[in-house]
Amino acid sequence: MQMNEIEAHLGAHAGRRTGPVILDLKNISLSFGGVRALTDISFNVKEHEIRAIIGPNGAGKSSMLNVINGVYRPQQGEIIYRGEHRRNMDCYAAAKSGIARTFQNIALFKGMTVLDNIMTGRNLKMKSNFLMQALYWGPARREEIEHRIKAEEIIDFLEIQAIRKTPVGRLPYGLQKRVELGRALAAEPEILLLDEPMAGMNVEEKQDMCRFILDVNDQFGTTIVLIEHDMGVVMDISDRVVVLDYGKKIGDGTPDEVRTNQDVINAYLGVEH
Ligand SMILES: Nc1ncnc2c1ncn2[C@@H]1O[C@H](COP(=O)(O)OP(=O)(O)OP(=O)(O)O)[C@@H](O)[C@H]1O
Repeated sequence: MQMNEIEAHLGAHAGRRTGPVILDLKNISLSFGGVRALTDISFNVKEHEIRAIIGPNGAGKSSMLNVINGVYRPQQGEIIYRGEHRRNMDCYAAAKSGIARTFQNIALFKGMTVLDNIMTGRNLKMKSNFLMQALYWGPARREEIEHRIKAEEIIDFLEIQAIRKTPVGRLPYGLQKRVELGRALAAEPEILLLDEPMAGMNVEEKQDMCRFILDVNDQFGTTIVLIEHDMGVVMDISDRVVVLDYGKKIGDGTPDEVRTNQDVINAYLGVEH
């Protein structure tokens, strides 16, 4: 993909509006024994927004995503999702309520094909029971066909038709990351959490991934929360950015506001606290 194509996507993207707050995190604190991973963090995410979480290594970014999708339970704070206070949220409940995620290290079934990996993202949507599925009988058969159609739509959207039958383990890293995005999209999430979607990619792969993230946001209306270390990417595609450092929030605003925030500049330059 050429740079002017990315710019065209960004231009189209800049025209759209974000909605009301869909996810509100208030005064979140999380510790592991004596390690304070997050201290009194508050920020919100608006519907249809691309919201980035940035910060130096160990700042608490992944912990924050894990709090949002119910992997970690914060000792303090409140999470309000679609106007409802969430208590005792676990991963399954978060996924059921429309929160999907990808991981820092690819978590796919390497021996399975691209299509089958994407189908695993449909699991929560499947209604027929195990016996019906095993017998491939009646409603289970119809359901399976519907899910396959959806998976094929995602494959077309991500332009990976040519590798749909290839075992994931044989694919280059950049394509595996794209398949992982496909599996998360298969759940038709309302909020998509992306943990370093461009880590380890070359320039061209990053440009493709940027385009897909913008297209997911534009075409499906999906709200996106992403952790990313590539500042160029973050500043280009995000509506707002929250900055963490040593588990504390040190900045929050538009890319331009964050770029000129002295605390953020200090954190990135390694200035002593
Ligand atoms: N499961 C855990 N058990 C103990 N400590 C943890 C755990 N998860 C995270 N931490 C600690 O919490 C702090 C924040 O870690 P976290 O992985 O959230 O940071 P990060 O900003 O995502 O870092 P990176 O950019 O390196 O991935 C670190 O000090 C880390 O060692």
